[in-house]
Amino acid sequence: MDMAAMDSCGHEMADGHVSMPLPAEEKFTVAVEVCLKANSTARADDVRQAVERMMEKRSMAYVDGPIPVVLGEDQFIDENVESICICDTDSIIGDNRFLLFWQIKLQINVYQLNEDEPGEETEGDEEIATFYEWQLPSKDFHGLWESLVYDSGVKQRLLKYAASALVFSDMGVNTKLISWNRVVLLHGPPGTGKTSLCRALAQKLAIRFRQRYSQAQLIEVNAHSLFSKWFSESGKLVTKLFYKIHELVEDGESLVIILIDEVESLTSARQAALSGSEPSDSIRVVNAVLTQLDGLKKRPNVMVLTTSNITGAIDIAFVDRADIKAYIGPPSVQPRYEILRSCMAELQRAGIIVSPMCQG
Ligand SMILES: Nc1ncnc2c1ncn2[C@@H]1O[C@H](COP(=O)(O)OP(=O)(O)OP(=O)(O)O)[C@@H](O)[C@H]1O
Repeated sequence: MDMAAMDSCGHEMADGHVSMPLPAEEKFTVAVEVCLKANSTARADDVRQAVERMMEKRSMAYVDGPIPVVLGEDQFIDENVESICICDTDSIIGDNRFLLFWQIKLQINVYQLNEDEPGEETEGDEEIATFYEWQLPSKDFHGLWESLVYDSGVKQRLLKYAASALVFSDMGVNTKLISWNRVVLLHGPPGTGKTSLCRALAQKLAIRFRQRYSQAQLIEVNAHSLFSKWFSESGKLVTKLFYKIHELVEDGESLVIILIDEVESLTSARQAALSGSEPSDSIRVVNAVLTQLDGLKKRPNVMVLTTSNITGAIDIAFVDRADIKAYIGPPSVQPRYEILRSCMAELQRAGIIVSPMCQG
C-alpha cells in the first residue's frame, strides 16, 4: 500500500481506494431505521433512546446497512427490536468516505410492519378492483428499497424531493410563491423497476414521517378498471374513485400516497382525441383526473406517484403538473453487476447454490 497516498486518519478500502473521514466540525443527519418485532408493544420514544445509547456505546464508523443486534448487549433491544439499519449515508458523503460517530446527528425512525393483506375496492357487476390499499409500512414492501439498484443518486434524489415536498406543504409554504403539486412521474422502458420504486418510496416516506403522521396508506389505482363499457361512464368512475380518496385524506394525521401505474391510460393525450382517433369518453377521463388532482393539491398529506412506459402518449397538462419527471432507464454496468451479485447472494443464503470457497 502506498502510505504517501494517505494522511494519518486515512483508511484503505477493500478495493484499494483510500477512504478519508469528513472534516470533524461538520455534523450530518443520518437516518436510522429501527424495525420493531411484530409482538412488541414498546413505546417508540423508549426504543429511540435505547438505540441511541447502544450506538453511542459502540462508537462506530457509519456506512449504509444493517447494524448487528448483539444478543445480551441490551435486554430491552433484544426483546423489542427486529432490525436496525443505517440509511442513505452515501448521499451525504459520496463514494470512498465514511462518517465517524462525532460527525453525526442521529435521526432514529421507529416502525412496526403491518402484516395485513391489502384491502381492495371493487366496482361494477364484474367486481373489478378499482384500487388496492396497503397500510404502511407493510411487510409486502419490506426490503424493497434496498433491493433496487440504480446509477448513483436516483433513489436519494427522489426521496429528498418527496420528503421536502411533504415538509413544505406541512409547514404551509405559500404555493403561489413556491408551487408544488406533489406529483411524481417516473417514465422509461418496461421492467426498469418504476412500479417497485414507487412502492418502495411510499414505504420509506411512511417510515420517515412516522412521527408526523401516525398512519400511512398506499392506494394503488387500477387504471384499467376505470374504463366503463358504458359510454360516458368512465369520467364518473374516476370522480367516484377520487371521492373515496378524498375521504381518506380528510384525516390530517394520515399520510396518503396514491400510485397510478401506466398513467398514460388515464391521461392519454387529448390532442389525439381531438383529431378524431380516440373516442371522446377518454377526454372526459383526462379532464376528470386533472380536476381531481387539482383538488388534492390543497391537502398537505397527499402525494401522487405515477409511472409510464410511453411518455409521448400522456396529455401535456398532466406532464406539466408533475414536479419531478424522472427517466428510469436500463441499469448501467455497475448496477447490473450489483443486481446479479445480490441474486447470487440470495440463492447462496437459501442454500440453493454453494460458493466454491465454502466447498471442502
Ligand atoms: N434497478 C433494479 N434493481 C433491482 N431490481 C429491479 C430493477 N429494475 C427492475 N427490477 C426488478 O424487476 C421487476 C420488474 O419491476 P417493475 O414491475 O417495478 O418495473 P416497471 O418499470 O414498473 O415495469 P412495467 O413498466 O412493465 O410495469 C421487479 O421484480 C423489480 O424488483
